[in-house]
Amino acid sequence: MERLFITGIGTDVGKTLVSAILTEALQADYWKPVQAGLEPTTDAGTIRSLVQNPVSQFFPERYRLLMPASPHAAATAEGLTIQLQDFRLPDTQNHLLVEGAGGLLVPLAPGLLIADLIKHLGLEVVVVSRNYLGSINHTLLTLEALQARGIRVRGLVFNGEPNAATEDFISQHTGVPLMPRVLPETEVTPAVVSRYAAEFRSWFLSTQG
Ligand SMILES: Nc1ncnc2c1ncn2[C@@H]1O[C@H](COP(=O)(O)OP(=O)(O)OP(=O)(O)O)[C@@H](O)[C@H]1O
Ligand SMILES: C[C@H](N)[C@H](N)CCCCCC(=O)O
Ligand SMILES: [Mg+2]
Repeated sequence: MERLFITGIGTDVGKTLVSAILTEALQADYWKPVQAGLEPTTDAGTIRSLVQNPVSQFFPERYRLLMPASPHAAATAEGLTIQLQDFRLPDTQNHLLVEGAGGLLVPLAPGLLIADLIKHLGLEVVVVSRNYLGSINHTLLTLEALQARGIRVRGLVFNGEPNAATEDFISQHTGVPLMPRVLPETEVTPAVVSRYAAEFRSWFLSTQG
């Protein structure tokens, strides 16, 4: 069974799009433990609208915070303090995808980071990297921080405009397993997600231990 935490090199890098693709590829269940920002929709709402298989279950967020901000600030605005003990993996026998908020070192509370939540849940990660000037540094920092914490990387996904010089350097420097890449799409639709899902399904089949 794949039990994966989807993190990224920052916010808005495509974690939700990649989560939708992986959810469809594996007919997996999906959980977003901390949702900061509820309008116009939540990440779970987006995934529901993009996934077509009849198997995937969507577990309720542990925290649904109104403010589209860092979770520690969004929680404080509501008089809440997020704690590690608040989180338990949903009870399922299916593949499970857990989506973070922003990048790896985003704070949930004073002294508590997304990386701590990943360790607490005991999951491997998928890292989403979006190509922009500066993304090499952000990607290498993320991979180093994961390695320092002993968190295993199941795969790295490059999202957006391809950049061979960037992708080749990151791949050669780190040796991280590369998942299929996601191109810039004019519209993100269920059909687009379904097309990528087929590619990712083959990738999982070819890398199963
Ligand atoms: N390859 C792509 N083609 C077209 N649009 C994309 C692509 N990747 C991401 N987007 C769009 O960019 C926006 C941000 O992506 P997404 O919501 O997946 O980011 P995120 O990393 O999940 O952010 P958050 O930290 O808020 O969870 C969305 O509107 C999404 O549809
Ligand atoms: C609101 C946003 N879309 C995400 N849910 C949270 C992003 C937190 C980023 C914090 C930071 O790295 O400065
Ligand atoms: Mg998201």
